[in-house]
Amino acid sequence: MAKRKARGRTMLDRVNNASTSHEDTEITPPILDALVDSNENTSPSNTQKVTLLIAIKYNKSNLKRTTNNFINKTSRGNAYLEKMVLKNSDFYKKPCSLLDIVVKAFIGHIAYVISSNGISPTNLCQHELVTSIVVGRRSHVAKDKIIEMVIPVVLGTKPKSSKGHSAVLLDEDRILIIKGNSTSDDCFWFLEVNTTFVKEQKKRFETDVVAWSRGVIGEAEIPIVISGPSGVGKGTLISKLMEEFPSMFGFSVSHTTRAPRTKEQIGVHYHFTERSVMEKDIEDGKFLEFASVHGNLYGTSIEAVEAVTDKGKRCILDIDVQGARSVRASSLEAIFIFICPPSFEDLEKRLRARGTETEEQIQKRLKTARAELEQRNSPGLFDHILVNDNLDTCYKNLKKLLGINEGAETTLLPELVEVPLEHTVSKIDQKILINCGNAEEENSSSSMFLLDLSSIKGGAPGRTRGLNLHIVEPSIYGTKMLS
Ligand SMILES: Nc1nc2c(ncn2[C@@H]2O[C@H](COP(=O)(O)OP(=O)(O)O)[C@@H](O)[C@H]2O)c(=O)[nH]1
Ligand SMILES: Nc1ncnc2c1ncn2[C@@H]1O[C@H](COP(=O)(O)OP(=O)(O)O)[C@@H](O)[C@H]1O
Repeated sequence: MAKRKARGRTMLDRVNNASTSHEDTEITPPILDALVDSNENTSPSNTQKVTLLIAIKYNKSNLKRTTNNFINKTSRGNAYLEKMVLKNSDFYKKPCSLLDIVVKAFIGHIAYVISSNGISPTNLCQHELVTSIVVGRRSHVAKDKIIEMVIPVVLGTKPKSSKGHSAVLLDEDRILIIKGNSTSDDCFWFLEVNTTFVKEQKKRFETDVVAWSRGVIGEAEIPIVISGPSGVGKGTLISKLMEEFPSMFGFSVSHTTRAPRTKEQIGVHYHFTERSVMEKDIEDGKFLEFASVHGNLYGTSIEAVEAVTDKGKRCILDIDVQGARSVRASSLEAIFIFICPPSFEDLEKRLRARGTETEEQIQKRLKTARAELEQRNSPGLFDHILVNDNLDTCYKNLKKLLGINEGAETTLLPELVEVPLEHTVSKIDQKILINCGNAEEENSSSSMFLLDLSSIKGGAPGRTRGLNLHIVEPSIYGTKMLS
C-alpha cells in the first residue's frame, strides 16, 4: 500500500510539473481541464480505451486540491494522468461542501464525471450521487479542452447518499462504482453508459442516456413473467408460490389506472395511479413495459422489479400478452410462462364466480382472452405453456418447471461485509481487488475483498446479478466466498 501511494505521488507530480501553465486557466463547467493533451508522453497515442480515475478531496475554505487517492489503470497497459482543477466559479450555486470526491472515467473521447456531492449544474441533489457526463472532443481541442458538456438522461434508481466512492471502468459499456461506508448489499453500482439498453434509450430520447443498476451479490435467478387471460388463475398460482416460498419470490407490483377492487391493497396488489401521472412517468422512462388492457393502463416500473431483486428474491411479473412481448423485446432476461384454461367455458365460469367485474367488464375480458389465447403459440414468445385445470396439479407443474423441489430450502442471503470510505481498487480482468486496509500498515490483510464480475447477468433496467464477493485471506493465500 505504502509503495503504491508513493508511486502515485511521483506520477502526479510529473503531470503537475509538465502542465503548470494550465493551473490558472479559467474553466467552464464542470471544471475539468484535460491536461493530458499537453502531455503527450504520458498520454496514449489514441485514447479509445483508457480508464483514468482520480478521486480528489476539496477543501471548503479555499477549494485547494489535495490529492487523496488515485487509481490509474488502463485496459491496454497505457497509462496517462489527467488533472482536475476546481475553481470556485459561478457554476457553484453553493460553495463546495467539505469533501467532494469526483471520479471520472474516460471512454474514448467521452469523460464521465461521477460526483458524490452536487457537481452538477442543476445542483439539485446535494447528498446524492449525481452524474454528469462531459463530452470532450479531443480532436477539436483548442485552448479550452472541454468543448461540450451534456447532462444525460439518468435512468434507474440512483445510489443513495454517499460520502465518497471509487470507480472502475469495466469495459466500454459500464463503470463500476464502489460506494464507501456501505455494506455489500448497497456498495456496488453499475453506471451503464453504452449497454444495449442504454443504446436503445439513447435512440428513444434522442440524447445522451446513462442508467444505474445496483449490483447484487449472489446468483439471483432471472425474473418470471406469468401471462394468460383474465380469470385463468395467474393470481391464484402466484399467491400460492409466494405463500409457500416467501423468502424466495417477490411480486412486481404493477401500476394501473383501473379502480381498486374491494380487497385490493394499495402498493400490494397494484400501485393505483392517475393516468396523467402514469403517462408522465412512462414518458420519463420509468417503465420497463406498459400496455392498455381492457381500457386501462397497466405497467411495470423499473423500480418495481428492482425492489424485489434488492431483497435477494426472484421477481414474478403478472402481465398481459402485450406486456410479455415488450419484456421479451427488452433487455430484461426472464422466463415466460403462459397459463391456459382447460376450456373457454371454464374461463368464463371462473371469471363470473370471482364476482369482481360487472357484466360489461366480463365481456371485455372474454374478448381480450380470445385474442390472448391465439397468441400463446406466437414464435419465440413463451417458453412454457401450463394448463390450469386442476389447481394443485398446475401448481406442482409450475414448481417443477421453475426447478423447485418439494421441501426446497429457502434462499440464504449472503453474509454482509462493510467497505469503508477509504479504500483502493484495482482491476485484473473481471476481478476487482478492494483493499480496505490501513494504508500505513503493510500487512493489513483483514479487509481485502475480491469482487468477481465474470458471471454477472442482467443489468439496467433492473439489477446486475451474479456478483461474487470473496474475503481475501493472504495468510493462507486463499479466499473465502461470501456469496
Ligand atoms: N402489460 C401489463 N399488464 C399487466 C400489468 N399488471 C397487470 N397486467 C395485466 O392486466 C390484465 C388485467 O389485470 P387485472 O385488472 O388485475 O384483472 P384480472 O387479470 O382479471 O385479475 C391481466 O392480464 C394482467 O396480467 C402490467 O404491469 N403490465
Ligand atoms: N384451477 C382452478 N380451478 C377452478 N378455479 C380456479 C382455478 N384456478 C383459479 N381459480 C379461480 O378462478 C378465479 C380467477 O382466478 P385469478 O387467480 O383471479 O385469475 P387471474 O389472476 O388470472 O385473473 C378465482 O376465483 C380463483 O379462485
